Amino acid sequence: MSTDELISQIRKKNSFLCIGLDTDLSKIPPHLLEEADPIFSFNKAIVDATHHLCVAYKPNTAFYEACGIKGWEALAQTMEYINTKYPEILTIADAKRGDIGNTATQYARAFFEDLSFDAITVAPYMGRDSVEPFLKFSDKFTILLALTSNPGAFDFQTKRIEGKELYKQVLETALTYENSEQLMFVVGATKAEYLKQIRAIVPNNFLLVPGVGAQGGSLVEVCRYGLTKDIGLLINSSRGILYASKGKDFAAAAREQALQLQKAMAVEMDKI
Ligand SMILES: O=c1ccn([C@@H]2O[C@H](COP(=O)(O)O)[C@@H](O)[C@H]2O)c(=O)[nH]1
Repeated sequence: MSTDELISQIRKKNSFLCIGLDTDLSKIPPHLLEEADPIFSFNKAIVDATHHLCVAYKPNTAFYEACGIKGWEALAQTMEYINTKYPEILTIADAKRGDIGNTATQYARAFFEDLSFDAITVAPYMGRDSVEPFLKFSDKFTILLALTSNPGAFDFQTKRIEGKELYKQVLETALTYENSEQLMFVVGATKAEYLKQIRAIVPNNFLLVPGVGAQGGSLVEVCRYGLTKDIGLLINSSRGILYASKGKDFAAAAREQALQLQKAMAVEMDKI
């Protein structure tokens, strides 16, 4: 998917919502545990109930890896389902990979070729040669962690090195990588007060923003400096949508939560 296609989907749906498929067997409705593949059954119901309200799905691979081979199979089946039934929707592997170039190439093949994701999250810590193998896939997006939503973000990311915060150095240096137009950056919704400075460095790249809902970030605060004339934002919610109900009405409850976020996004888009 190209950036223009993503923007056109956002305008069509009046939504820049990304739904996180963090499917946790201990949180899904108990009746689904009787199904042959409870993870896929849950994901399919969520996707069918919400696809018209969002432009991206983001399975966090940890939830699938934790279930071993069955988890990987459910992830592959989920990807095939979304790509076949809703090919216009961006798929993001929240895998936070990063390794020497030779190994990064295999990660890129695993997620872009084998599982057919459109995008992957990558940790920038190992530098250029660990990121460029992902960027070689010029029709895919590489989403670098810049300023994350968790409290531990302050351990390193906001520390100054030679007078400049590490997250700013990540943004500036990443723009020098080959195919940097295929980069997006993760910025936590809980760090909305940093967005003005972040936008000064990366005025055009899309930002993937997790942390609204369960982590307490504010959609309106994120939009204040995060939204650009070409939108430039994907705001993620996972638990707040997936686990709105643990009953048989879970998909309808998820749709309602997604609808509330989509409506709030439409209001923000009207302000641009
Ligand atoms: O800085 C980051 C980077 C990634 N995440 C991931 O996003 C979702 C958020 O889930 P919620 O349930 O909406 O809190 C989850 O997969 C995280 O691992 C993040 O939260 N912050």
